Amino acid sequence: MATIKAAILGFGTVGQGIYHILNEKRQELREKLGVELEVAKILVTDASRERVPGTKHLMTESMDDVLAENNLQVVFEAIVNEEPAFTYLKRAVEAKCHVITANKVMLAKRGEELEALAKVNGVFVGFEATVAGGVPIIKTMKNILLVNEVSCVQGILNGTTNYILTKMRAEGWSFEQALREAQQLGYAEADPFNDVSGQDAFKKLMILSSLAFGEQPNWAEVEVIGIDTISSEQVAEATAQGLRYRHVAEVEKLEDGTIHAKVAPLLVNNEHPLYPVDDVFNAVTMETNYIGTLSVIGPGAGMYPTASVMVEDYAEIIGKRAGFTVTI
Ligand SMILES: NC(=O)C1=CN([C@@H]2O[C@H](COP(=O)(O)OP(=O)(O)OC[C@H]3O[C@@H](n4cnc5c(N)ncnc54)[C@H](OP(=O)(O)O)[C@@H]3O)[C@@H](O)[C@H]2O)C=CC1
Ligand SMILES: N[C@@H](CC=O)C(=O)O
Repeated sequence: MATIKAAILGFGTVGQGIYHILNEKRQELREKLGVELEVAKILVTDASRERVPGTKHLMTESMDDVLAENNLQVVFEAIVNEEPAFTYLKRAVEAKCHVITANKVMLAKRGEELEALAKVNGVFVGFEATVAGGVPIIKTMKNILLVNEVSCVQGILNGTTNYILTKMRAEGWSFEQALREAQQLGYAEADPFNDVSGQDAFKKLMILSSLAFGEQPNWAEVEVIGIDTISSEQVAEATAQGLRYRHVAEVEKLEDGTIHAKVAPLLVNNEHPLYPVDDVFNAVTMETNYIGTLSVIGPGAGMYPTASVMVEDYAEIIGKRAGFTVTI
C-alpha cells in the first residue's frame, strides 16, 4: 500500500487534534482511502518541548527541514497570523504539496493568491476549518453555489465570544472569568483580543464573502464592533427583558452589486433563530434563490471539531486526487 507523507505546521490545540485524530482513525482512513498516512514532520517554534509523548523525533523549528522530507505530499497548517504562514504554504504548494489550513487570518488576506498558485501546481487547498470550526459551512456553501446564488450570509462566527456571552448570562460569570475558561478549553485565539474585538469573526466573514460573491468589501469600510464593550450589568438587564446578546457577522450583496458587511453585537428575542444558539456553538444562515433560507449550526471552536474538518479535507483531497469520492 502506498504511503502519503504529511507535515503538521503548529502543534498547539489544533495541530495536536489533527495528530490525535490521524492516529485514532488510522486504520479506517487506510481502508477508505487505500493509502497509509504518515506524519513525518511537525513544525513548532520550540522543538525542545514534547507536547505529545512519542513525537519529539518529528519536531523541527525549520520549514526547510519540513520541505526537505522526501516525497512530502500533504501539509496541515495550524499556526497563527498571515506570516510566516503564507510563505510556508506557498513553498509547500510550489513543492507540489496539498495544503489544509485552519488559519483564517492568512486565508482572508491571501486565500485567492494561494488558490491560484495551487491551481498552477496541480494541488488543492482545504480551508473548511478557517470558518466556524467544526461546522461544514465551506463545503455546504460550495455545493449550494453549484446551482444557487447566495444573496446574504449572517451568523455567529466566533465560538469564544458566544461562550463568554452565554456564561455571563446563564452562570453570572464575569467577562474575565469566561474568557479565561474559553482559553483553557482551547477556544480562544493565541491573542484573544482577536476574538473579543470582532476581528476573528471579521476575517471569517471575509472568507465567506470571497466564496459567496467572488469578492470582499473594502476592509476599511466594514464596521467591526466586538463584545469587549458589553458589561455584566448590560447582560443582566437584557436577560431581565427576555433578550440575549449575540455577536453577529453579516455580509450581503446589494441590488447595485456592492457588498456590505458588518460585525456587531445584537440583542435578540426568543423568536430570533440565533436566540437558542448557546455556548461555543456557531450558526450560519444563507439566503439563496432556489433553496431559500438555510442554516447550519454546530461547535465553532475547539481541538476536535476543528481538527476533524481538517482531516475530512485531507480525505476529500486524497479521494479527488485518486478520482473517487470518499464514502462511508
Ligand atoms: N483553537 C481553535 O478552536 C481554532 C483555531 N483555528 C486556527 O488554527 C490556528 C492554530 O490555532 P491553535 O491551535 O488554537 O493555536 P495554538 O496557540 O494553540 O498553537 C499554535 C501553534 O503554532 C506554533 N507556531 C506559531 N507560530 C509559529 C511559527 N512562526 N513557526 C512555527 N510554529 C509556529 C506554536 O508553536 P509553539 O508550540 O512552539 O509555541 C503552536 O504550536 C490559528 O490560526 C487559529 O486561528 C481555527 C479554528 C478553530
Ligand atoms: N478563536 C476562534 C477559534 C475558531 O475559529 C473562535 O473562538 O471561534
